[in-house]
Amino acid sequence: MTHRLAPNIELLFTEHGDYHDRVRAAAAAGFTSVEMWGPTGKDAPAKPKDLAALKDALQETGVRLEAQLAEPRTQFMIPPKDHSHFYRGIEEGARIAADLGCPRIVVQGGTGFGGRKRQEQHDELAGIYTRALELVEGSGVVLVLEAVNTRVDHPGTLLDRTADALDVARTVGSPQFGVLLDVYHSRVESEDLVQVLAQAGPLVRYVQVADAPGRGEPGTGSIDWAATFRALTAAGYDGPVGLEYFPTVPSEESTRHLRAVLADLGALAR
Ligand SMILES: O=C(O)C(=O)CO
Repeated sequence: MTHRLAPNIELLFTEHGDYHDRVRAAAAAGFTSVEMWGPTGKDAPAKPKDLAALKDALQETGVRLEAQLAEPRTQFMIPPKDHSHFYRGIEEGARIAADLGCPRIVVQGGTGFGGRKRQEQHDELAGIYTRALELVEGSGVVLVLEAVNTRVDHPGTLLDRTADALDVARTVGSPQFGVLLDVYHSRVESEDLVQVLAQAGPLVRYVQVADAPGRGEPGTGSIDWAATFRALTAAGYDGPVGLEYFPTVPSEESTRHLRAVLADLGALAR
């Protein structure tokens, strides 16, 4: 089983000013995939993008955009209980994704609907995503739900464990809806990756990596990357892997450790 690594162009290749130049730099460094945050940059920390120039760079290099973030990314708060802003954003995001050839939009759970049982909050989220799927039907886009850690990066977030995202995804129960397993967030929440993957099965439709602690490139923290990729392989995951970390060295150099680990495992796709 092999994996394409997809540098996140918000965080890597930022030595090049524009997003389209970052795509070209990623291609020149041997990558065939990239990922990004919000396409229009309405929602910080993503920045506005020249989407036509980005599309040209993707087409010219043959690099595939693997994932983009929903805008707004964290929206489910009470009050108000009006999610129309999210629905409009997801429709616009799906149009852009289809145009750029991007197969996945990452959604998150926000801070939930305080004061209610956790399961009820999960079910409410599942209803919102089910509606979102109706709105993007026919676009070919898959929505992937990402749990993000509440201990360090996203205090107050509702879905802080991959297991929570899996619960919501099972309730949605659509082939157009899956889970993004972010190995960094999962580690910060002390999840057992092997156990998570055993429960997840084919619901994992995308993976992102950063080391922990620190959220730097693989090799800067305490995660055992060979064991991580052996676990992903054992679970049958053969999709792309987003490099969503804050590099501590120049971009290309920051990818060397993980590329070497995958090459050793025979798991590095070109
Ligand atoms: O918001 C975050 O921290 C993310 O991991 C986005 O993918």
